[in-house]
Amino acid sequence: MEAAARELLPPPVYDFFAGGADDENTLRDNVSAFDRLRLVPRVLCGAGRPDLPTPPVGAMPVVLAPTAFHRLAHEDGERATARAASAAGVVMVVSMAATVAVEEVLDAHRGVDPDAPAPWFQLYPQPDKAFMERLVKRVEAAGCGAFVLSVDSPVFGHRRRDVRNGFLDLPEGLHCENLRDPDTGAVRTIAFDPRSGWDCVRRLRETTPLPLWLKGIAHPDDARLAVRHGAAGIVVSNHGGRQLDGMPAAIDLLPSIVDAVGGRIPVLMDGGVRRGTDVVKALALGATAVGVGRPVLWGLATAGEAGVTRMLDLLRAEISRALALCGVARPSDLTRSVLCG
Ligand SMILES: Cc1cc2nc3c(=O)[nH]c(=O)nc-3n(C[C@H](O)[C@H](O)[C@H](O)COP(=O)(O)O)c2cc1C
Ligand SMILES: CC(C)CC(=O)C(=O)O
Repeated sequence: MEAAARELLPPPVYDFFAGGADDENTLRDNVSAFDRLRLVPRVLCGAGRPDLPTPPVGAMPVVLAPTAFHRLAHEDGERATARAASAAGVVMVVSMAATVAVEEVLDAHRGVDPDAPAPWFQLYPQPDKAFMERLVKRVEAAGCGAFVLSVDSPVFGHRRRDVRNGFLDLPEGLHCENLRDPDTGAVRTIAFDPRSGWDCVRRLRETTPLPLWLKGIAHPDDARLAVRHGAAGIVVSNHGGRQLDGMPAAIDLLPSIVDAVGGRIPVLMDGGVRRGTDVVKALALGATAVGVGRPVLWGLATAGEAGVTRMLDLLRAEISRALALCGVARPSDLTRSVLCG
């Protein structure tokens, strides 16, 4: 799907989606680290056909990671993604930098299956606390089910492809609709705030009763702090290799964080998940579910809603087959013993 999307997208847009920070070492490692892990199946387990539902996320152990600017990939943008997520019964995490307003994304989602798990909403900490509060209330009113605070972006990563391509702003007509002022119609820019600290988490927890996840946790000490600050869960992530180049692959960060959390809250991971066997490996290392970022964009670019649906169908079939081949009945039954060494 990536190859097909690359044919269709303007090269600077493809590069924005595909690229990572600096030398892209972490970007490449996210994928290759999965290939270094090997699975050792058990036989004659009599596990039957696997059952994929995965609380607290949805119909399978996969969520759509928040990614910016879906209308760069397809005219319908986040509406198309929401329809595919709704039909598949998986959680879509709507980016703060979505190019369709959260209300319209939720309408599209409800239009397919009103009983599907509600989308979650991703936030970057903003120095303007009054604006954050207004946005939180707006997102609650739209019907999102949780917030995901991305804590890995005190400043914006340095993406050399974008610099080379002069890809700095959204093209004419596309805007971050969740940052539009309802009174004036003006759209503000997303701030990356190096002064934000744990008080931001405290404040958000006081602002909303919805579950608050923290995304971009890499250090076990931060995972413990997240638990202490009442996070509903965490997402182990290096932001798809787009922030600090030189970080370990996301899958390699996972085990020590799972150990630090000790089962107190669910741990998701994202970065480099491309196959059902990658999902099985992450779950074996203790993740409750995984996020996929770029695969959603490749699906969108190739065929809009149908492309995202196709990507999710492929993943679902691969996860189901990999679980069956490992002799496991459900995602939560996976343990480290299925991994070699
Ligand atoms: C084009 C693009 C845009 C992204 N935008 C956001 C964003 O707006 N907010 C956020 O928290 N993460 C964002 N991410 C990071 C993803 O949520 C996720 O961590 C990453 O894509 C996972 O890696 P993968 O693409 O290898 O699956 C973005 C990633 C990409 C590739
Ligand atoms: C432009 C940003 C808001 C999104 C992005 O590229 C990222 O988070 O990696």
